[in-house]
Amino acid sequence: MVVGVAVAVSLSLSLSGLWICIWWWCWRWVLISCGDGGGGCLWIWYWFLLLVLVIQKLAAEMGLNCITAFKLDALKAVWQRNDSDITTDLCCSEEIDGVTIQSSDLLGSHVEKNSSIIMEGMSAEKSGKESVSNEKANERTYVSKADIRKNIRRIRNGSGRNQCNGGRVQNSKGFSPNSFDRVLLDAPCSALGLRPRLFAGEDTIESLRNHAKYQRRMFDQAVQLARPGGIIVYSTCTINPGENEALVRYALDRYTFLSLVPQHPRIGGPGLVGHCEFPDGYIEEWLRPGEEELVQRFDPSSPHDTIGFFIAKFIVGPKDAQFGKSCASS
Ligand SMILES: C[S@@+](CC[C@H](N)C(=O)[O-])C[C@H]1O[C@@H](n2cnc3c(N)ncnc32)[C@H](O)[C@@H]1O
Repeated sequence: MVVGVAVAVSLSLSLSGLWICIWWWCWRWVLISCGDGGGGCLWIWYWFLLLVLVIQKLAAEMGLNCITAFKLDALKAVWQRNDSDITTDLCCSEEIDGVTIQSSDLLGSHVEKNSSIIMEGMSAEKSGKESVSNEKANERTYVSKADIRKNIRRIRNGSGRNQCNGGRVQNSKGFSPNSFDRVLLDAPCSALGLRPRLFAGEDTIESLRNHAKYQRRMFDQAVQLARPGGIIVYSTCTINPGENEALVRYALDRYTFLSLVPQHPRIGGPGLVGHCEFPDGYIEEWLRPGEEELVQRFDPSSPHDTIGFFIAKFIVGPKDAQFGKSCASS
């Protein structure tokens, strides 16, 4: 009886060749491990299958059968509402809970509009400046190797895929302030933690500082998108404190309603406390004592054998009236 039910369930799941293969090997293992008196094992398999079905049903009920991806510039992720926008782009005006915005691939929409893939590779570093127009794009004569690599990748991979829209990713004008419970800003960065470093030696102090500039602007957007009580996770794959600890300092000093919260699991080391004074007099402030254990810094030379990266997790407290004003003016 039990075997009959389990086989029926497994057959209903065997919709593709892959499933058939997996189930064949599972059943083979069950038969081998149970021998002839292995009723207990079959019960375990039966409950396991039931659990899978229950989880699938729950996920379907909650609409969690896929992740919805949107393409947008992370520097303009907050929808600036004006009257003409009210009837357009419903996805912007909806409250969207539990969705993660990743900064990756968000540039795609601009790529298509400007029909200039190469220009987009520059946009992050050109933070603060408007997107370059078609005319300016045509005037550009110098094309860097990084631009060419990016162009080839985009041609090869297409503009982005996801499961629910038949391979298409929706464009978005941005999202209303306070519309997310959680925001992950896995920011573009100098990537100094990556190894092997195939394109090493191209960074200067100035270029490192430029990374920090657009990261702060992206973080400003993340703060606006996260609702009070929500969570913002900021991460990079660089060991440059200017893009890590200094970003945390900026965040905590500028947005007094943000606090660092402990992370689980905790594998990385503590963050850097103090500051760094550069030869040109610029002072970069890092963490204050007590904050270092609340972030995770992964050192590529540590025994954990990881790349270098950094994670900070913030909880968003009640946003004060002052924040609303500064958002409107920025
Ligand atoms: C650290 S990677 C994110 C990796 C991604 N989380 C993943 O796991 O695949 C940063 C990404 O941000 C993208 N990016 C750079 N500038 C951006 C911008 N202004 N808006 C949106 N995405 C941007 C880069 O193309 C890059 O793919």
